[in-house]
Amino acid sequence: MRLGAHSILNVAEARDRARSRLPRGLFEYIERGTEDEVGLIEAKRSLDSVTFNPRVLVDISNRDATTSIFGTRQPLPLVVAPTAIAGLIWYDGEVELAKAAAAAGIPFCVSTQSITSVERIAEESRARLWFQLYVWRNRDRAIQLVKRAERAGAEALVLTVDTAVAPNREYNIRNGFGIPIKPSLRAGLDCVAHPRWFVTVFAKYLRNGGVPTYAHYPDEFRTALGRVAVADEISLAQDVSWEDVRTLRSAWKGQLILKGVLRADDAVRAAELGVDGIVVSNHGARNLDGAATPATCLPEIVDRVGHRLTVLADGGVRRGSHVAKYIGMGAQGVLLGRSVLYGLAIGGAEGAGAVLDIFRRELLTTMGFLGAPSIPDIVGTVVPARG
Ligand SMILES: Cc1cc2nc3c(=O)[nH]c(=O)nc-3n(C[C@H](O)[C@H](O)[C@H](O)COP(=O)(O)O)c2cc1C
Ligand SMILES: CCCCCCC(=O)C(=O)O
Repeated sequence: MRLGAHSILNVAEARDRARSRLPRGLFEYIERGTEDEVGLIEAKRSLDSVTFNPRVLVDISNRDATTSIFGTRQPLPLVVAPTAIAGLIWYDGEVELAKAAAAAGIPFCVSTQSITSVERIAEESRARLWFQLYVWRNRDRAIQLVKRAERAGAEALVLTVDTAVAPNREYNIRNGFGIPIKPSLRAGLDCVAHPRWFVTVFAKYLRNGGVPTYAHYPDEFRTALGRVAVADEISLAQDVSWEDVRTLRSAWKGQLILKGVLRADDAVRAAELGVDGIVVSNHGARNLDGAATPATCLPEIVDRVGHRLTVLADGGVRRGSHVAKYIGMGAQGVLLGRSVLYGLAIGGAEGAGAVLDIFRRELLTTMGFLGAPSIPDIVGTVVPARG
C-alpha cells in the first residue's frame, strides 16, 4: 500500500516514519518501557526464541486466516488493543483506528483513557467495539462507565488487571508527556518542533473547539478549559480485587475479559468466577520492568484453562510470524498495540489499515511455509520458548 511518496514494506518502516513525524515525547510515550527497559529487550528475545517446525507437502494454495473469537467469525485473528490518548497521534485518532479495524473486520478496543468517547467512536466507525476498563476509586462511577459502554454497544468488557500502581516511566518525566496529560514548556516546544503534526493534529483540535482530554471522565471533574482535574474519586483504584471481578461479572452481560494475566493460577481463578477470556500480557513491557513475558507464560496458561476460557495474547507483535507464534502456542487471537499506532501516526485510518494489511499478508505467507492452510493448522507447528 502507498502512503505519501513511499510504500511501507513492514512495521519497522512504519515505526521509523512515525518517529520522525511525532513530537519526541509522544513517540517515547508510545514506544518506550519503564525503568531500565529490560522488559522491552526480553519481549523481543522471548518471542524470537519461539521457533517453527513446519509441515511439508501440504496443499496451501487456499490459505484462509479466518477465525472465531467468542463465537464471532472474523477474517484475521487480530484485535486492535486499547491504547490511551491515541487521539493525539492523529486527528480523531481513536475514530480512525476504529475505522481501520472495521475495514479489516476485527474488533477495536476503546481505552478508558481515550480522548474520544465510546459513543462517538461507535457512531462514526461502525466498528465492533470492546471497552477496556480501568477501575476508578469510586466504584459507582466505574459501574456507570461500564453501563455507558454497554449502551454504546460494546461487545466485550476488558478489565485491565496489571496496572495496580502508576508505572515508573522516567522518560515521561523528562520529556513532559505522560498520563495524566499535563501541559509543560518542554512538551510545547517539542510539539512546535514537529510542524506537520502540529498543524494537522494539534492546531486542528484548537480550531475545532480545543484539545480534547479524557472523554470518559464525568463532566463535573472538568475545569472551565475542559481539562480533567485529577480527583481522588476518579483516580485509578489500587485495591482492585477478585471482588471487583465478581461485581463486574454480575453487572456486564457481554463477554468479560481480564487483560494482563501472566499466571496460570490467576487464569484458573478467572475461569472459576465466570470470566469469558483473558489476555496474556505484560502490558507491552510498559508497567513492571522484568515481568515475565507472554511468550513464556502462554503455553502453561493454555494448558490449564484453554478448554474453559478464550485465551488471547499480546506484546511485541511486529510481524505476521509473531501472530503465528502466539496462535501456535494456543492463543485464539492476538492484540496489536504499538504496530497499529505507527500506522495511525503516518496516515490515520489508511495508515493503520496499511499496517493491518501487512499483518494479513505476512501471516498468510507464514501459514504457507508452515503447511497450515487454516488458523487451527498453525497449532503444532510452533516450538515454544525455553524460558
Ligand atoms: C501508547 C499506549 C497506550 C496504552 N494504553 C493502554 C490502556 O489505556 N489500557 C490498557 O489496558 N493497555 C494499554 N496499553 C497496552 C496495550 O493495550 C497492549 O497491551 C500493548 O501495547 C501490547 O504490546 P505491543 O505494543 O508490543 O503490541 C497501551 C499501549 C501503548 C503502546
Ligand atoms: C496510572 C497509569 C495509567 C496508564 C494509562 C494508560 C496505559 O495503560 C499505558 O500503557 O500508557
